[in-house]
Amino acid sequence: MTETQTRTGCAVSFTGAVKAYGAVRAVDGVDLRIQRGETVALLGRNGAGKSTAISLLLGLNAPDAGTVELFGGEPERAVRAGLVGAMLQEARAVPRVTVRELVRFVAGRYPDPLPLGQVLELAGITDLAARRVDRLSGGQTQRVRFAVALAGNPALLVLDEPTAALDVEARRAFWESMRAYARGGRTVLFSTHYLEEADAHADRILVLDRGRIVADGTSERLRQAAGGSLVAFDLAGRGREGLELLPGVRAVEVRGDRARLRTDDSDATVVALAGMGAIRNLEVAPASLEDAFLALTAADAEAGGAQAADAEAGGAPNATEGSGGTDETDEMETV
Ligand SMILES: Nc1ncnc2c1ncn2[C@@H]1O[C@H](COP(=O)(O)OP(=O)(O)OP(=O)(O)O)[C@@H](O)[C@H]1O
Repeated sequence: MTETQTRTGCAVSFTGAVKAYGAVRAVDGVDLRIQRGETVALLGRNGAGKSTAISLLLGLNAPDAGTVELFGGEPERAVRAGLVGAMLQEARAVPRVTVRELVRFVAGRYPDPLPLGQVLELAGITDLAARRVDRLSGGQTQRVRFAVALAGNPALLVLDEPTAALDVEARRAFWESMRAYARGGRTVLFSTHYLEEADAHADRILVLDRGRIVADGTSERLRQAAGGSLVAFDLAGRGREGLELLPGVRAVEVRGDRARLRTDDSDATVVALAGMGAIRNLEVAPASLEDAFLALTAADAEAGGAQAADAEAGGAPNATEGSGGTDETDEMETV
């Protein structure tokens, strides 16, 4: 435990953490601090390194380089002390035991567990308590895994894609419970592919791409990093030439006859478009978190996506240092 971490009360701390599988650097030099009480979403495309980062955090894997600490010490120590509850992607069905037996067993291994009834209620599985855990549907199994993560009343809850397989109602109930749990001052880290979940339920969003954190901030900050607004209009036969040079414009995308401009100053962009008479079916909308995500995690590795993302994220507080070099307009054109 370092003095700094003791003082700052970090729940999670990665310092230059690296984990490689052969040639793949699944986690590639991650520096990260999560303070106690934060609810943090981890976003990234398939294979970005989210599960690997979570496995390092839980001490299931050791980093090849750098350090990973929980509550200022080794992850294993925090896990043994009952400070951590986790819901991982791979479900290991325990044959023959009931939901109640499983949750009670897990709770019994923690020093200060939640009452069984409360856990079952929070996870929405009170009516499944007598059912065998190896005979549940995918969504029911997912809720049991949430109950298992909660049972010990952990200070840190780690949830890897917690709402995968949940229907709309179960998903809403899950987030209500998660938020109620987080309100008690607990730290929550969850990974998700649902951007709206990160937007709605996290204080802070981390975007991971090719093992690196390419953005770190609130969803507003990520949106700003991607360009504040989108201005769309019909080209009505005119070319796209010169649109990149309009005031505020950071990127141009043309699909068919419709142009979409990502702009930092939509007023100035619209005034300039009006001066050109290019206002047919004009729409102005704030950039969505999805726009930001796509910009931050360029789909085409050949386009130098991580570097482009870094460069772009450089405008956002807490975004990682970029190595730059890729023209963002080019990147948008490939979308
Ligand atoms: N046990 C392993 N052996 C070899 N390569 C692995 C292993 N686990 C992960 N990888 C590779 O490491 C990279 C990161 O994988 P990881 O599962 O951490 O990504 P992820 O962001 O969780 O993806 P997803 O959203 O698809 O779950 C991928 O390229 C993956 O193929």
